[in-house]
Amino acid sequence: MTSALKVENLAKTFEISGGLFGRNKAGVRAVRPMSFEVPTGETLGIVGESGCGKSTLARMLVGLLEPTEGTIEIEGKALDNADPAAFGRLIQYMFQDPVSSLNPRKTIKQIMEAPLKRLYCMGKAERDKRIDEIFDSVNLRPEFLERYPHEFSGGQAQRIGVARALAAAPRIIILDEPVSALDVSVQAQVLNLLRDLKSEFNLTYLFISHDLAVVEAVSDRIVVLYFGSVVEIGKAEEVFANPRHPYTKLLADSAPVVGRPLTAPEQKDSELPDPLNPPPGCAFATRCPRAQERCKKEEPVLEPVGGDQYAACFYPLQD
Ligand SMILES: Nc1ncnc2c1ncn2[C@@H]1O[C@H](COP(=O)(O)OP(=O)(O)OP(=O)(O)O)[C@@H](O)[C@H]1O
Repeated sequence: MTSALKVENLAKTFEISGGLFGRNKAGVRAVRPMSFEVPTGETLGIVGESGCGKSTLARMLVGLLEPTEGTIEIEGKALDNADPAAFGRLIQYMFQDPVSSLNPRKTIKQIMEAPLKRLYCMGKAERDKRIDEIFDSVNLRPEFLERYPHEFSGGQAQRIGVARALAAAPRIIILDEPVSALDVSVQAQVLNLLRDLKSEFNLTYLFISHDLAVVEAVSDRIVVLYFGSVVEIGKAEEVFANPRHPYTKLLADSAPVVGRPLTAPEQKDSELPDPLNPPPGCAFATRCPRAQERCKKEEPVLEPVGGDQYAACFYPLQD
């Protein structure tokens, strides 16, 4: 069966110029070559500290950033940054802050119509029908269409964000912190809606969040990123309960409480390495309690560590 999403050796380096006349060229390797597949209907959680490359990965997947290397395929179709509409028809991005992600000067109807005009060149009658159907699916009242974004609560605005993403009839939606700006009481409603829509429209989700408890609850599998690389991937019920990479364990130990933000506990060398001057070997070695000499010289790659779990570590934790 064709995967919903397949990335191979996908990487992004930002060139930075410094010095007199920009002569000193350096690069930030925001995403190092990574490969993974997401089967249709899966929710893949993506976690990692600030700066680990989550946004850069997401922006490449929706065609907003051109990869430095590697390929992106959706349902077997290779995507090319020269054709941005092809990305838009297949994969949509839902932003964290529902109100500020909607253009304040446009009515909800204008906001909903934009992707239908741009991506499908739909005529008015067809657009109206499509918008009515989507509004019904996300339980929004038709009279909301004539209003402006600031007239809505966070939960309603996020439903509108979901509706806008769905209007394009994508196969995949990237949900970037979709509930973290919402009150806890509204979070569950939005998560339940997303779950129902996934089965109604046979969607595939990539779910980015700092909240490990939410990611664990909604994902089928979880990818853990560190310093631009995948350091662990596995089933949601295994990754935090039975972490194999010491970094995953650090995350799991530091965020056991629902809604607690993801920050590793204070310890010696608790900073991420300098992206302009990355260390040789494993990027986590300076923070890792299990690091040996080999870790400071060689870069580990993802290896199977039992079941469906993979970790990029020479000395993975055992069961
Ligand atoms: N346009 C850019 N130019 C140079 N460096 C960049 C650029 N965008 C991101 N970076 C760097 O790339 C790395 C990854 O950044 P990215 O924003 O993808 O991380 P993130 O995990 O999404 O962080 P956050 O959770 O804070 O959004 C960081 O070191 C960041 O400083």
